[in-house]
Amino acid sequence: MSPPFHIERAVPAQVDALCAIERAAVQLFRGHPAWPAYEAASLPPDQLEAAIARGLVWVALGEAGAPVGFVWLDDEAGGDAVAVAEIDVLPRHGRRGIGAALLEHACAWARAAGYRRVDLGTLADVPWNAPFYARHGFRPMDKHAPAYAALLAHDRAHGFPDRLRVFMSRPLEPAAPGDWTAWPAPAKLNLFLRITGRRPDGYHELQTVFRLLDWGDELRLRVRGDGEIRRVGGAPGVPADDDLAVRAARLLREHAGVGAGADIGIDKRIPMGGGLGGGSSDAATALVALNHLWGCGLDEDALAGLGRRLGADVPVFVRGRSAWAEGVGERLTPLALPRRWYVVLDPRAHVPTAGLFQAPELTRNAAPATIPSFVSGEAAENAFEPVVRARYPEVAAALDWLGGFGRARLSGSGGCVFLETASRGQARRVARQCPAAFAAHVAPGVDTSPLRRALARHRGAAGNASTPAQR
Ligand SMILES: C[C@](O)(CO)[C@H](O)COP(=O)(O)OP(=O)(O)OC[C@H]1O[C@@H](n2ccc(N)nc2=O)[C@H](O)[C@@H]1O
Ligand SMILES: Nc1ncnc2c1ncn2[C@@H]1O[C@H](COP(=O)(O)OP(=O)(O)OP(=O)(O)O)[C@@H](O)[C@H]1O
Repeated sequence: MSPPFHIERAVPAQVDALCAIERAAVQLFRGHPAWPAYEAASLPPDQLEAAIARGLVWVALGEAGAPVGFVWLDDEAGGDAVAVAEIDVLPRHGRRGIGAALLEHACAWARAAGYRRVDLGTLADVPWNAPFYARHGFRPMDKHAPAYAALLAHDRAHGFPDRLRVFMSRPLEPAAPGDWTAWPAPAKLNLFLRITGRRPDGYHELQTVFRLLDWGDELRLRVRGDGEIRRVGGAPGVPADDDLAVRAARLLREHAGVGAGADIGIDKRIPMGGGLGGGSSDAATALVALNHLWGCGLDEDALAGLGRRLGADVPVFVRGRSAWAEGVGERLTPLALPRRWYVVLDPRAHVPTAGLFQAPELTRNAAPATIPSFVSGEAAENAFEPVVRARYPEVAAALDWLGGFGRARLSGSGGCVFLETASRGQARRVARQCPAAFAAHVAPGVDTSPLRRALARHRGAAGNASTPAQR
């Protein structure tokens, strides 16, 4: 008999429900020495929402479809380890295996994502804490090792009984051939975009700054022995043969003369036709990940060259660094950009890129900008913005609304628009006020793509993370 619950990825709308589950679950600690510390500190909803947006939270839904428990993974430690930041089940749904199923689900994902260890901090004397984790393969670590000093000091400062604290870790086997693996496909923003000319082949010479985000789609990949490339779930409305991830896999297979195939699933989060490069990023992730899984041995230049054949935006995702770009977008100079957060607004307008490049009113002979002129803020426009503004009233409305909080910009050829902020808090405050006509996403910019980190993990070259993260 199947259990009367199922587990899926949490969505931002569930934040309040998950915070309420934590408040209910913590009641079980009344009378325990840890109770005052637990009572005083509730879950930070903003951090939980950020983790949900990055796909690091799973929820157990009961028979009525309402959340009854959740698990939250934290990848802050970096390297080859991920940590359980929180796992809670509503007390009235306790003792039905929901916590165990959530824990196994999270560990299975961590293994598929290339992590080699799951860490956590818990209480030694509570039956549903350390003994529960011990039954699920977690072993106590030496808590007096220097790596844990900061966490124990944090416990002490917050009145938490550090003598009862135990840090535990569960090793994960690397994914075996034929197992599902999970790979990120991040979105990009164009922080500015200038068109400086048109080439004989119809493509345009442009200058842009690609800023990668720590947010995007997730590809699930599994090697097949029979040479077939099959899509199992993907972008809605996109036929499998047109899917850029499928096309990337086929191109690599032909180019490298591979006999193996792959099953490809895409967990789509990046709005399609939004100027965030979703299809291009899916293609790049398929190239980079299958090059590893199939053992093709192509280097970054070769993969970027293959990517260019699929689309102008693919190379930056293959190389996986925020960059200044020229040519058709493939001549890339990595840029270290300041730490910033972005509110990305999706006006739900599908803006076809090719049509915009054909627009007669597009400025396509701008004087070239320089990296210093971008850094100084002098070069900050997007050549598509006036064209899209005039043709798509819903994008104009999004620019106007977001413009009330600062300098709102169009990404790529749109329709998504964005605002840069100095902190997650500022970005969240704007996103919370977003009118129902638009969908708002909040994400940090990153210099290095999460895909590069994933590749290092899958290769076993991510290095050891030293401490378990803790909320
Ligand atoms: C607008 C941007 O997203 C900015 O990053 C890119 O320039 C577009 O990149 P992309 O979607 O990967 O573009 P592709 O799939 O290669 O091309 C889509 C269409 O846009 C036009 N195109 C694209 C890139 C470019 N530098 N000049 C062009 O004229 C081409 O006519 C093509 O028919
Ligand atoms: N895996 C995929 N994900 C999304 N779109 C795909 C995918 N494969 C093919 N497509 C096609 O590509 C079109 C453009 O999608 P995409 O999300 O890449 O656009 P975009 O973000 O505007 O891209 P860009 O920023 O490069 O202009 C979609 O409408 C769809 O028909």
